[in-house]
Amino acid sequence: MYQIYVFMLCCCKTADWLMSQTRHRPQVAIICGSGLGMLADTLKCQDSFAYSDIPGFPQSTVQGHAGRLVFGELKGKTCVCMQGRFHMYEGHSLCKTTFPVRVFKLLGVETLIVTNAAGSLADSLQPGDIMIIKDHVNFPGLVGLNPLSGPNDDKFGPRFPAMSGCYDKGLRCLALDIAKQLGVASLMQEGVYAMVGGPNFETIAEARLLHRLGVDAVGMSTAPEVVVATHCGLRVFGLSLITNKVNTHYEDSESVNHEGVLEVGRLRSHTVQQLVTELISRMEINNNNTINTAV
Ligand SMILES: O=P(O)(O)O[C@@H]1C[C@H](O)[C@@H](CO)O1
Ligand code: HPA
Repeated sequence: MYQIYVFMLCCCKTADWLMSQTRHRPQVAIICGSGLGMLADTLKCQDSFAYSDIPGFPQSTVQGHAGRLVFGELKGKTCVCMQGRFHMYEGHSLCKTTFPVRVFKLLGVETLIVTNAAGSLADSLQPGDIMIIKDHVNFPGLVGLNPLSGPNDDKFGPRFPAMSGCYDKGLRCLALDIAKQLGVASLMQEGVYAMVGGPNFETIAEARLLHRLGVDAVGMSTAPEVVVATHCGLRVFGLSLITNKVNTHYEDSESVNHEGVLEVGRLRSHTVQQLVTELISRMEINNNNTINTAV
């Protein structure tokens, strides 16, 4: 009980501080993946805060994750954008990596958009393609590394939340429709994302295992954020930018590296930006998403 009380207090302190520093009251939150931080540049009337200045916020340590929270307007919707996320492999607890999602809930956010860089295991997904996440395999979660472990705060959500349907079907359909209109449908398809712990990329045996399990793309983030978002009732949409093919052949000498991942992010930044902007423009918001935090 005490643990729940302290955690809620931390989330409220951060949310209250942010609300005292900006007049924006976001309806949509966006988490930018590796090399995709430029999504924040589309916001108008920006208020931006370095993570190091936000009480209770963890710090970003990964290249390509600037460490800034940006509030602003986009196509008539108020948004908040994380330029840089927190990964388990940085040494953060899962509670810390997902802390911003709970803060977003307290700020009144209704929809969470998650983006990431990922390696492809599917023949149909090439570097530069964009995968709409239709489901995920949370490998750390399957062995008990879950941000919802520990006492449950019923104010956020139930002890045993369902995860089927955690990537909103309506938003997925809308995104495919938008891709057609933008003339980029050939780059886009739905697929299953798997989160591994990282920070090393996969061995060939691990890559083969993931392929056999039906995983389309693999990365090192996102699933814990989506679990926490779904737990607290946020609507979720997710995109993986495919930055590399995952090597499943011992004869193949090519290996993936983080610089290559960031480079593909730069090359596709404009398309990802267009898709997310149109999606936000066309999504409906219900604006009734607050919770009572009184303890
Ligand atoms: O934050 P994301 O999931 O986009 O970052 C991916 C996974 C690793 O952090 C990094 C590897 O290059 O990119
Ligand atoms: N594996 C895991 N994470 C990744 C990859 C990958 O091949 N590419 C980008 N993030």
